[in-house]
Amino acid sequence: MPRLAANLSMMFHEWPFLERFKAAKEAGFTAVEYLFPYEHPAEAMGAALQDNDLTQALFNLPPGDWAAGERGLATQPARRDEFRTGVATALRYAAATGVKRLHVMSGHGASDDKAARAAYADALRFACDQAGPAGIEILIEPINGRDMPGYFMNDFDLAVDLITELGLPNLKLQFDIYHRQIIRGDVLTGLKTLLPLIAHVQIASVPARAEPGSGELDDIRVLQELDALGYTGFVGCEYRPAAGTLAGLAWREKL
Ligand SMILES: O=C(O)C(=O)[C@H](O)CO
Ligand SMILES: [Mg+2]
Repeated sequence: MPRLAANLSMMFHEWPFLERFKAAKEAGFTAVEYLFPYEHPAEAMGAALQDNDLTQALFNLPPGDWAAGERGLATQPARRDEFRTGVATALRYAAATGVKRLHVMSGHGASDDKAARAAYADALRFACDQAGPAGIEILIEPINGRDMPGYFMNDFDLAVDLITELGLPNLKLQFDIYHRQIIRGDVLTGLKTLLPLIAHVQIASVPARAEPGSGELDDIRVLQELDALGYTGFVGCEYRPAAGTLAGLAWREKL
């Protein structure tokens, strides 16, 4: 049985953000993830976890101006200082929450833009160097171009090339099954061959990004195969419930 983490940015929207922790615990989750904690004091995020005996599986570095459409700063040479400040901020929240995985969103950029790639590599080196002493892994996630047009990290080969090229012990892959199916398919082979690089998995149905098992893939079988491969990390439930969070949780019983 995979260690499921409720994604509080997508699930439990029936509750205000800080109340989603208790709701997730009462619904049987032992871990949570979300996009960003930064609207709340770090201490409040730590307390929400402790009060509900929950583990923080993952969150993202500050992405720049999300409301204005920014999706990370790492590929932007002119934003290097801001990116680095964001690393320090994320590590402060990591200390308060005990999280051991931080996702660095790449930001936008064409895949053949050499300056963007160099800035991204530099940003990842810096983040890994800063996070390493705290035992924290830095993750990169291929995201499909339909959901995020113009996003730089949009391909699994690109992610593997970067991880291999940089050779940093704490630079890992965030394998989102939803994105994998859209970008490339071949999900089971992807999980098997990339397993040594994978530090976090996420799941949602394709194409609706709703409950696992409700789309074109046999998500239950995929998660069973992931178990059989020996994956011991978290699986983030990064989906939008089709008709209410609690009403849609029955898929977990098939695992
Ligand atoms: O979009 C996703 O799949 C993610 O996991 C990112 O963290 C946020 O966009
Ligand atoms: Mg994801």
